[in-house]
Amino acid sequence: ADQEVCEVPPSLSAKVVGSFAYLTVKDRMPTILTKVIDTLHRNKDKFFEEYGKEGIEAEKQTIALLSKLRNEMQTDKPVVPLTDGLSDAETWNRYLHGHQQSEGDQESVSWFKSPWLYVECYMYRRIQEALWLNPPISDYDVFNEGKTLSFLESQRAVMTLCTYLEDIKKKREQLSKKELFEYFRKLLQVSVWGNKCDLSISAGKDNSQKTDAVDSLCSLQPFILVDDSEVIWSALTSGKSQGPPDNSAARRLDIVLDNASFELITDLVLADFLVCTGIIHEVRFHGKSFPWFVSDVTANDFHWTIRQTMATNHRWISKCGVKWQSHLKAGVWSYHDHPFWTLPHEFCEMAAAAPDLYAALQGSDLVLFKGDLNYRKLTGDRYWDHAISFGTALRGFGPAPLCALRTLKGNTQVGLQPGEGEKLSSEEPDWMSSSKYAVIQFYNPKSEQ
Ligand SMILES: O=P(O)(O)OC[C@H]1O[C@](O)(CO)[C@@H](O)[C@@H]1O
Ligand SMILES: [Mn+2]
Repeated sequence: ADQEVCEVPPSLSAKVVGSFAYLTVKDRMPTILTKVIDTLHRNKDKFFEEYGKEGIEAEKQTIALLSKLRNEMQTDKPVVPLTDGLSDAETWNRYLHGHQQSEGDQESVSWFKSPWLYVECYMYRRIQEALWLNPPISDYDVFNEGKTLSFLESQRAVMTLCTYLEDIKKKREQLSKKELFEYFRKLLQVSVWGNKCDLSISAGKDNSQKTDAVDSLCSLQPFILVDDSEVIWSALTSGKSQGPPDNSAARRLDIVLDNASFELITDLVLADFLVCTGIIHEVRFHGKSFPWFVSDVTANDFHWTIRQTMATNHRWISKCGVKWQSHLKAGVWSYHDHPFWTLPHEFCEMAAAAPDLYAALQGSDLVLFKGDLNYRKLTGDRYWDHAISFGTALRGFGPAPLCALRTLKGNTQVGLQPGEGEKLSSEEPDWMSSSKYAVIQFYNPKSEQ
């Protein structure tokens, strides 16, 4: 069908009192800032040990900047340009200026009136500004404690998942294509449900994986609103499989990561399954270049997690970790953190704002986008009708066949059956923000949707 011609709906914002965006800006974001300030307070001695009184002074200044930021947010002061002169500051400030123009009545960009997507991303960039303006604690990850704790509390789930992967690996030569698909389907679901473990939605409260991720799949199945697993599988296994697998048949998967700890493990397990069964030959992982949305993966988290699994004294976890480290060493796996992922842009702006990244993704056979924030950026975080197609909401973004794996934590959801969204709203008003529902949603720019 040709792309439905439609108006681009307005962006979600905290303007709508009582909306999830409003409650996020009014309650959750200040809470996250308060927790960051507390974390800095609690680590005062560490800063002193490490840096002497310079460290104490830096900690004090950082707290002052974050308290000022919290006050600006809670009293809806104008959003102000960044002053840390970092490479992306200019892009951020140009984007801010653009918003000031497009807000029409020249009202300054404000926390409660401007697009939620922008102000929430902006808050995390301002947290970094506070750190970067205060060496020697500039590279301190204020979210590290939460991510580490969440990982350590998920160890039982990590154990069962790595054991499950080992079982598959042992019998992979005997598996039929159909059996392979069944395992793929399961690990795709484990990866999407791993997205529940996110510290931003819980405003930092423990949100680690307590249950066995594989056993709970059947009970969670009904809550997957869109499941494109089959078409994803055929996109991965069709076409190039004819004839001897020469390197032109080499298939590349890109995973745009979301949260660290258990969710990252589910992504590494999925990637390892696809590589060890010969379906995929190269995996590129995309993380964040600085701490983001509380639990998102940074380079430090990525490499720490692999080292941690190698060192775990559980035979299958450590075996997985050793394998993953060897994939990295061999270049079969690689980690990337382009600055674009920590800018406020909707993904339909990527080709213009980050042409190098867009071109890199065009070389992929499948790009998996994990989590809710990525889904909000894919669809522009707008009040779309739930029944418009995913392709329409992407508004031209399509470097390669892509799939969104997200649990719903924000009021944007497209690609549902007519009436389905309204039915859910009448039964469960918070269906889009409870992270109880999920989608495995595919789009292929090369084929008519
Ligand atoms: O880690 P995820 O799945 O991107 O979730 C982050 C989500 O949590 C929230 O911060 C909840 O407010 C959303 O704004 C955001 O989309
Ligand atoms: Mn996240």
